[in-house]
Amino acid sequence: MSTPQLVVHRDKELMAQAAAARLITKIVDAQASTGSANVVLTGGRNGNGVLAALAAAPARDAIDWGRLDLWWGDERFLPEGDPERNITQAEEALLDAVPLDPKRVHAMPASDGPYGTDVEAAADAYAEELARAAGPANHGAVPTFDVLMLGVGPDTHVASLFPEHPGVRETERTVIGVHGSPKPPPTRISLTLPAIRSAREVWLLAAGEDKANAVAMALSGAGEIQAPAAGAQGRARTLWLLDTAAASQLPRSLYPPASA
Ligand SMILES: O=C(O)[C@H](O)[C@@H](O)[C@H](O)[C@H](O)COP(=O)(O)O
Repeated sequence: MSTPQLVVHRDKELMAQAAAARLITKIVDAQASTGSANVVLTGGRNGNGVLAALAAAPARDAIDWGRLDLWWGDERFLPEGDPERNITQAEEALLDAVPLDPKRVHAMPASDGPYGTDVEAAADAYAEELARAAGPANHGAVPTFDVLMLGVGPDTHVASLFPEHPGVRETERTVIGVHGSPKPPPTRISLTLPAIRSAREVWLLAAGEDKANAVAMALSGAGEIQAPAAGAQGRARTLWLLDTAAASQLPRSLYPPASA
């Protein structure tokens, strides 16, 4: 696992724009070297902010959108098209504006889809889709994610893995159903920490004063059960993309020089 690297930006808008620029370069480089790219999206305001910034980025179409596979770190288990679904918000922020290959947009099942309201069956189906996409060179039962993005909750949750909840303790499965989520809606589908940790790079997004305590806790030695964000590490890189407000409670020793 990789030691967390921190980059602190002036405010959440600049963090989103800088993260979007970073994502363009990462995808373009992956496509240049392997012919495609696998990226895992996250829900929430910071995650959608990065997608909206990417949609507006001048270099946006350096990405070969037809050779990009998109996955989700978690999804709210609601009917297709529900405005609260992460994919619905991602479509509004970016996906509807770019020429993706629909076969390479891997939505997590909706609650009115082929598995009905059986969230465990829906989670198992997504795990099977990931396993089918995993080649022999991949680590475990998921494809090599070039970048896996995660918003960080004020309680240090990432994806739909919440402190002290069963999901954060899962060590075998790659995808689980989540019940009783403290963040509404209560029923969700989520990647697990083993799936998250198979990514080449994990980028954690946190902006705003309401994240300062969670950022400080996750980076100051808390365990992953108490602070799931602490367990979200990439094989080659773990990058915390922050704004100054979210970094404001970090010990000075962890605080990098603020970037522009
Ligand atoms: O489905 C979700 O709600 C997200 O995937 C969740 O993990 C989110 O990323 C964090 O709660 C941060 O959300 P904000 O960026 O809105 O604070």
